[in-house]
Amino acid sequence: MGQVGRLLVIGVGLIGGSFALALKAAGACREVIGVTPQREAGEQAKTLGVVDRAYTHLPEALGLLQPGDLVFVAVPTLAVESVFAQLKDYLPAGVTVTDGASVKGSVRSAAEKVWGEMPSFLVPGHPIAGSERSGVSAARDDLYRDHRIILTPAPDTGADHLRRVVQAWQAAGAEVLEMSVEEHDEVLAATSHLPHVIAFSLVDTLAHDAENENIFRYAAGGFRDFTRIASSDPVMWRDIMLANREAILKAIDLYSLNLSSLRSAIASGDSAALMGVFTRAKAARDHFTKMLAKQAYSETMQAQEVTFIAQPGGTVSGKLRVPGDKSMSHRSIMLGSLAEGVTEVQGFLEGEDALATLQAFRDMGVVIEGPHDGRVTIHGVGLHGLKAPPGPLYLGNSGTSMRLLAGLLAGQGFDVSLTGDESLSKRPMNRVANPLREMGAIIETGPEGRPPLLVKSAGQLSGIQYQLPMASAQVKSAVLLAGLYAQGETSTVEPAPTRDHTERMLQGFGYSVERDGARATVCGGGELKAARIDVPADISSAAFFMVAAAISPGSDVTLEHVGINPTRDGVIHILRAMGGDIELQNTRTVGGEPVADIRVRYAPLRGILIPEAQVPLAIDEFPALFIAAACAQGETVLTGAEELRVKESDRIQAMADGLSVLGVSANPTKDGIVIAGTSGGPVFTGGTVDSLGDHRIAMAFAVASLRARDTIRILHCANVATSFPNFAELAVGSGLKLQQL
Ligand SMILES: O=C(O)C1=C[C@@H](OP(=O)(O)O)[C@@H](O)[C@H](O)C1
Ligand SMILES: C=C(OP(=O)(O)O)C(=O)O
Repeated sequence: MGQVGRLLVIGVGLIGGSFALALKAAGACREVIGVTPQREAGEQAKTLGVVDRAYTHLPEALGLLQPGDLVFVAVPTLAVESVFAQLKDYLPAGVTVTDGASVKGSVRSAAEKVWGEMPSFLVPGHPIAGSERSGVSAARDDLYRDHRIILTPAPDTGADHLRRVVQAWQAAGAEVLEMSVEEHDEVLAATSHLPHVIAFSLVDTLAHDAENENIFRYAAGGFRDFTRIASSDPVMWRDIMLANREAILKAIDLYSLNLSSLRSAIASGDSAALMGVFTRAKAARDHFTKMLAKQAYSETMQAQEVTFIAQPGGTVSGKLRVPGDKSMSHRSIMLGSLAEGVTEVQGFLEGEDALATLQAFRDMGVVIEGPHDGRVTIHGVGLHGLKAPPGPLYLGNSGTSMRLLAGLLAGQGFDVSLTGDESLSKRPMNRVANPLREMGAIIETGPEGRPPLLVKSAGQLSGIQYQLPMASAQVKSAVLLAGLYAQGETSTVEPAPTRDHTERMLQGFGYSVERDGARATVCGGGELKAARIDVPADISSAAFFMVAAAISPGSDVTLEHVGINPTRDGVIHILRAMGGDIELQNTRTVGGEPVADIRVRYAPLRGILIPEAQVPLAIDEFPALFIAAACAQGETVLTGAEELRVKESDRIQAMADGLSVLGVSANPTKDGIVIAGTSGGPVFTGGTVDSLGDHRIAMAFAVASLRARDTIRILHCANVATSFPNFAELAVGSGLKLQQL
């Protein structure tokens, strides 16, 4: 059934003609009538099949319309008023009118001038689509497909009229948005009108140059890409400039200011300022391109929905290098940004979480080059050099980013808000907000201490002695980072050892950290000096392949250059206690962190009671360890691990649910789990498990396939890119039968 009866298009060019073709192609209207002042243009539109009938005289065409029909005014912006004047006298009742003009303020003024108010049948609109080509011969039925249409209805716009216009655009394949006239005109001034001003002016400038022939002869792709829109219709663009004057002037003024500061940077040879503009622009443009493609920061996260299909069986073998340590990658960006001088990082994890931290510091004015193959160059701004970001800092899925930043930002002289994705928005933040408030920070949270966080400028912080109620490196780090800005000493005392990368890296940047058993102390008012950071491979990522080799007979895998910091090596101790065959080779110290190649060969496993002291040292490795437990003879019991319930998912419940689906008896307890293992043969049935968007749950169940009887499908795996973007590739390369859909 058609969305509209007849469609009357006034002005049969690219915009009007494409709308007509799209509705015809969708079978969404009964007939198209075109009105154009030149008879030949009307004839051409008929010949091209764009209209069924063509008129030169608007009142005559209007006389054919009935209630339920639609008029599309597609004339240059400044001609809209004269069209409205004719509609006033000849438009039959019940007919809907919309338009495609690029400026909405002038359409509203024209309507008010003609009718004295916005008539209820008028639904102003603007398709955000076009081409530098113009005229009916350029019209295409897919011009609007997957493009956005902005409608700016008035409070009195009739609901039926609005619905008719929305449905017509949807039939053309477009996505319909609504906004106010003012907002529309400002957004378009910045994103469309200003670029056209610049393109027209640049080409005009060059064309007047005496050497222009040569210039155009040698102008290659860049010039062509950048100036394509200077071939657009001059009349249309003249009209837009006149109709949206105020908003365009504002956009030109802001741009002129930035262009002249770029000029000064070039004139004075200010390389840092140039790198600042170029790296920020590149990051923004790349991010924007990915946003349009509905991707996030990293290339691997191509689709919103990723499903892993893991075929049963196989062994793993070979030498593998998993990506850089996530905890150290975050901290390298943070401390490098706050240091004096240029910090070079290698081995940086190019995963979503670490990239979110990187982007946050770019947003706060830090010039960061890369990452290129794990290399990042950070032009430190000093402890007091961060600038207020232009908007909220979006930290995606990353708890570490949000909690450490809360501490680091608590002592800045500006307000900043921290937001995250659906999972991060459910995670507890009072564990950092409370101690920081004790230091004098002003932090607002969402309901029940959840994100978003608003960290306000609070003046001078004071040092505290903080006894951590839970073993958390994120809480410890947040307090110590705030301590850099606090008066006097700030100490943390932890109930059990947790990862100490913050303490080690601060020392690596020349900042004194006193460590005495469970206590770590910093004194405010010092200085960080740029450093070289070599980030080893992440033991939390290596853990999936360690477990893979440990459970599949015949496996022999070596994980190269893995960080084995004693606050992170719980997975080695636990697997060994279960009977795992693990050899540390080539143990060495790199940049203050112990590193080794870890060789794991298959050996039968047995269930154990996991020592509670190991829990914080293996906190992220439990999803993988639960798979090992399911493949071990006897029962494995975990206690003292309630922290697992507040990670990217409730990891105890998520794993218990998935294990049960796969036929393993797994009983969750308040602070742990009891898993009944099976030795020998297939352990897991096939089935579909939900990773709940938690990267470590997804990877753990992929590893389980090595001992499965049937195919395992794992849902919602896109977040694997947060910590291990090339997991599937390495998994397949080493022997898993994994497919990503
Ligand atoms: O400080 C860090 O880099 C991290 C600390 C741990 O979190 P908690 O501090 O919440 O235990 C860990 O789970 C997380 O993946 C990274
Ligand atoms: C808990 C994790 O990370 P975060 O807290 O940074 O989201 C993790 O990587 O397992």
